[in-house]
Amino acid sequence: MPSQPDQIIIFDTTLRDGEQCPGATLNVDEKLAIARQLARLGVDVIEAGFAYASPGDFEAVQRIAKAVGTEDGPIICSLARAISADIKAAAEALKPAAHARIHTFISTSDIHLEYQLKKTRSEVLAIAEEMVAYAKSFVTDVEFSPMDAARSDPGFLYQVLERAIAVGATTINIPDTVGYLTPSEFGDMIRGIKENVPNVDQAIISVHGHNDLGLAVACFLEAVKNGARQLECTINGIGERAGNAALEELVMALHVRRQYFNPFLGRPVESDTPLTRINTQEIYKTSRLVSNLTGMLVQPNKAIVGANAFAHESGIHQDGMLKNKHTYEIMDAQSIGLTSNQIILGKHSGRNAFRTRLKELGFELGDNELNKAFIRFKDLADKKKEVTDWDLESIANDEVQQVPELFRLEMVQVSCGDRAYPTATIRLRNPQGEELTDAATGTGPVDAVYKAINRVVNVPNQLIEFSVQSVTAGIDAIGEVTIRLKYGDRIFSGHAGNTDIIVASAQAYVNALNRLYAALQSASSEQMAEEIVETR
Ligand SMILES: CC(=O)SCCNC(=O)CCNC(=O)[C@H](O)C(C)(C)COP(=O)(O)OP(=O)(O)OC[C@H]1O[C@@H](n2cnc3c(N)ncnc32)[C@H](O)[C@@H]1OP(=O)(O)O
Ligand SMILES: CC(C)C(=O)C(=O)O
Repeated sequence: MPSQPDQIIIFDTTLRDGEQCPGATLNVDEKLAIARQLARLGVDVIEAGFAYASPGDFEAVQRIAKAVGTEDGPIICSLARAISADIKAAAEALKPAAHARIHTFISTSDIHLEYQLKKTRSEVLAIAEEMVAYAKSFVTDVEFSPMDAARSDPGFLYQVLERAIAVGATTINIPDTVGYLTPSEFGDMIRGIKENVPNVDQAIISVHGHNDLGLAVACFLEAVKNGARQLECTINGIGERAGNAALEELVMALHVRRQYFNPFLGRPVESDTPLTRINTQEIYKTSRLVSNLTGMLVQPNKAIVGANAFAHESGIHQDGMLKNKHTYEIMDAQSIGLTSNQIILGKHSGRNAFRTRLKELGFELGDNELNKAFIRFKDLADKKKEVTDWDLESIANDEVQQVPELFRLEMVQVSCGDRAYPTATIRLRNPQGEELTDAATGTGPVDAVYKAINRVVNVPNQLIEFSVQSVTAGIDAIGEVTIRLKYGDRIFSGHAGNTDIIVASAQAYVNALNRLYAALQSASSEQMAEEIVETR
């Protein structure tokens, strides 16, 4: 727990509310693995589950309490309805924890009272009081939540909170259970509680919220400005329905904008002391672990942990980034545990990013070569979603090596089907300008084409990779073929795109052979020279 009253307590509920998201069920070992990582991340409280809900959840809370709830570890918490059996189960499961918290809750909104609980306000008030006191008989650290607080009558809410604190609640958690409030309304609610609950200073104000309108994080930041000191959140924002406030977003907002938040926590504006105890460099690792174990994928454009969060695709941004990364980044990728930001080369990229990536790949092109390569790159980027390093190497190789078009594919024709031998006829022009025509059969049309080409370009090689990828959608999609040939310990790639994948395959092969042939021609060693095979 933060030793300073001006720090924010991070209460992680990935293993409780997070696990409530459809399909995210975790087994006990998986929960334990996540809990250990949450401890490394530095969360103050881990809500390990709902002990009464199932034997599996009871065991998970118990094992986490034992393994992670050590003297210098986080507080381990279990949820419990305002029902004695729930509270007893929570207390039992939490026994091994050095620091245990029971989190009990009951609804306070009229709609929940009337339809769900079928109880009057005075009955709920009495239950809340009785059950908080009961929880307090097991542990000193008791959290109380008035469920659906955001839609509750404020006067009744204040009354329930006052009673809960009076009988021992050390944290009062204010949930917007259905994610209904706007940020300023949430802030007003917290201020109202501070101003109208007489004994409020005896407890920490916590907030819990959902993303039904995508506002959970924004609401929490307003709550902090108005006195909330504990934030309940989940990794990757997973949770019931649209999920909870995302831990990584809250923590990084408080970290990056700490000067903005300092005065609300009673600190000097310029203070650089972190607002949370989170080790931000563990954020990315934790996100990956939770995503892998729950099977809940992280959308690429998700703030902080999405694949694109530190990736830059457009030329103007890339140019700025390369000159000074703060032109387009408000935080370092390293601060969340990534090794670096990413420059993605695509059709929006400019020369600076292109030149820089080529340099990283070991190519130093002169201005003229770079311009020619850049035109080819743009042409390719128009057809391809992402230009890979292999594509760049092949473009740069062409420019660096000035590969002449030694063999030129002039025609390819195939006949195939389930009643025919795949047969290919090809016509090439060799470096001397002679026309070479041949035909071959193969196991399939591409094999037949390659065998026919081999008959006229007699360069020994081993085909080590052949891949076809569609660049655009639909039946008329451009098929891109990438192949790699091995000769000795050297690799030569060829790449071509065409709406006819047989033609693309033939062209890619000829491109790779041209590179190989050129390399052989320029080889100085006698052995290699001997291997230059005559063309027919
Ligand atoms: C907003 C939240 O995230 S709250 C937490 C939600 N999480 C979960 O519900 C996951 C775990 N839940 C479960 O495993 C089950 O619902 C259990 C074991 C807790 C209860 O199962 P059941 O006894 O079969 O009850 P069921 O789920 O059908 O209905 C809930 C009952 O709890 C009552 N209840 C709901 N919340 C509370 C509360 N905070 N305090 C007291 N009673 C409550 C409901 O009124 C209902 O009572 P009823 O059966 O008398 O009408
Ligand atoms: C139990 C409470 C805090 C809850 O999960 C909610 O209201 O969303």
